[in-house]
Amino acid sequence: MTGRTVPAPPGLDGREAEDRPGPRQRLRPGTIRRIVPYVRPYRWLLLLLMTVTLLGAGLAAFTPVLFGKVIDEGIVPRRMGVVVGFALTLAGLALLKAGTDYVRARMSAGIGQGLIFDLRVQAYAHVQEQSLAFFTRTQTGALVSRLNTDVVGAQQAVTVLLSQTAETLLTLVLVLVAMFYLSWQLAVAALLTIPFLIFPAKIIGGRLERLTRETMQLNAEMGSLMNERFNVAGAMLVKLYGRRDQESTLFTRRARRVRDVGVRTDVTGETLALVIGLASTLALALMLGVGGALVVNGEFQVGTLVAMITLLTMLYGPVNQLSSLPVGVLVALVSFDRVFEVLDLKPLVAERPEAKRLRVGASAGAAANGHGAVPEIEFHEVSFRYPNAAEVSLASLESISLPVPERSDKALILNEVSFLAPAGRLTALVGPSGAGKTTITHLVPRFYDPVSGTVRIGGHDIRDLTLTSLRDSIGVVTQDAHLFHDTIRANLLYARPDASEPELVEACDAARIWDLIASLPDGLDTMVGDQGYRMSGGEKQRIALARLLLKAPPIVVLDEATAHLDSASEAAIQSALKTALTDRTSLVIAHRLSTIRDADQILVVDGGRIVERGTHEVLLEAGGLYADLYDKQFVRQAGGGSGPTIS
Ligand SMILES: Nc1ncnc2c1ncn2[C@@H]1O[C@H](COP(=O)(O)OP(=O)(O)OP(=O)(O)O)[C@@H](O)[C@H]1O
Repeated sequence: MTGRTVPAPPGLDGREAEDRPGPRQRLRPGTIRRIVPYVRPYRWLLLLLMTVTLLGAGLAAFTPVLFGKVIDEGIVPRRMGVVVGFALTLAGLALLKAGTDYVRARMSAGIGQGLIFDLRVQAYAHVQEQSLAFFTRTQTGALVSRLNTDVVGAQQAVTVLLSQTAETLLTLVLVLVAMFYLSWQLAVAALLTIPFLIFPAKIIGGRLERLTRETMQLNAEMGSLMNERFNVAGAMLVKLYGRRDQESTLFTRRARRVRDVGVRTDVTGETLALVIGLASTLALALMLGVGGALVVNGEFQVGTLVAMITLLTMLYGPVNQLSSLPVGVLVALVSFDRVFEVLDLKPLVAERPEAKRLRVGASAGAAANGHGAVPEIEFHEVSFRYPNAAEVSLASLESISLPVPERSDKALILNEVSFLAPAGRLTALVGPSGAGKTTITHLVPRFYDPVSGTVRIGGHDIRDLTLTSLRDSIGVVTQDAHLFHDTIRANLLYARPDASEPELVEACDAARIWDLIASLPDGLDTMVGDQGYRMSGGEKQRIALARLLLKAPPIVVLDEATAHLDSASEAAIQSALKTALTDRTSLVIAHRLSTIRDADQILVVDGGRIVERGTHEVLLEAGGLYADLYDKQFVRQAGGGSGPTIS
């Protein structure tokens, strides 16, 4: 974490600080050094690029000298042969210059795009390694913008820094050499005008850099808003609460900021160009006056003056570029820095270097085949609190800045939780809302690590296991099972890409969803819609169960749906669950009476502690919190039959 200040964007209440300060982030030290490894793979291409650039710059500086010569030695003395000879040479040089420019463009594009590709792929892989906490805190739009806009900006650092600087410097030197060769007096006069170009560029350029950074942040905020509102869940919420006008106002406000900063950037850029244009025209007038007088006095040939003036115009281009180069490079380096910020984020849940593979069987029967047994899950005095912003993400990716820093001494969500979920058995978690049931299940696949205590699977501390082997052995089905915007088939194959058609059908059948899929016109090739919105909640959960069955993990973590289902769907889910949980060590946040009755062990969670444990009958008898919850929820709903909840 860098602890930088990020301007506060509006919250849902629509409040927005209109006069917030522009971001004044500075480049972190070491950024340039860190770029080197990214450029290294392109060093030969870069060398070629430099060579071609050198040739192009040489040709460009030589051409005006030829102009002067054709006038003084061909046109003025009226020697036709010399004129034709020079004209042909000029044409040849022009062709050569076009050729070098083309090669240069290709090289530069190849290097630039290659760099964008490398950075994006690395950043994407790195983001995937982040813990769940990172994703719960980060605004997707802001993150996507880092991988889109900033990566492109970063690429410019390399092309601008290397290609343009080399060309500019070289042209500058060669033009000066040519000028001194033709007339050292005029060359010195030209040099004296240069500071008039540099100072305005320096002052205005600094402002341009700040504006560019602000533009990036504002664009990311505008993008985040669209990202949140343009998905089904967001769009539904906007419609249900009739907030279209407010949404439009919010968007207008953000778009207006992008516009305003855009106007300021454009005006600043134009002012810079204008000042430089003015200075160079004034210098040209000076040169024309002094040079013209020398020609009139016969001290100077007219061709030499033409060559000098052409060279002068060529001098100001590079000088201008060179003076604004630090700004351009700085702007681009800022992008690199912003990408590095993401790459520097340490995943909160990381694999130890000496981590071992977890070897477990797919089911209880697997032990007999020598594949290892279905493992037990053990929580030993596990305490946990959710990490705060500073521990998991970048403030600039959260977008909403907090009025006061988050306290790090937040109360524990889980407090010394200890239990054993026996191998191949069903352990049910029940308790009031917010008790910590979901949190317990999140610690099993290491979405988070406990603050203290140990979670063990098959006797191994899960922090000693490789993340892949751990997660391979756990199947998780949440209440709102997520499906990717693709076909049912693609969603199922996500669990096991090599599954055959009969295996897919078998899994769907076992999850009691095959009849429905078979009745769809496109069958398994039906698109599920954004986040699976074309399927009902129960259907989505059954597809998720089919996906889990294809994965065939020895451990299942399940959050039962709380929604009331009709008796046919309820029966289907019930039977699908039975198949999914058989012979597996399962931890189920149970909402259904039938699941709770089937459970080998019920853990009653309250206020982050396990307050009661036992079977349904034993707990009812004890007359504690469980009996209380049961009375309130189940007895009341007993007449309704299926789907009562106990949370
Ligand atoms: N990502 C998070 N960051 C911070 N606090 C969280 C986070 N997720 C949950 N909490 C808090 O942790 C506590 C326990 O939440 P948890 O989701 O585990 O409860 P639960 O028992 O599963 O509740 P429910 O039955 O309503 O789903 C709650 O007070 C909740 O506000």
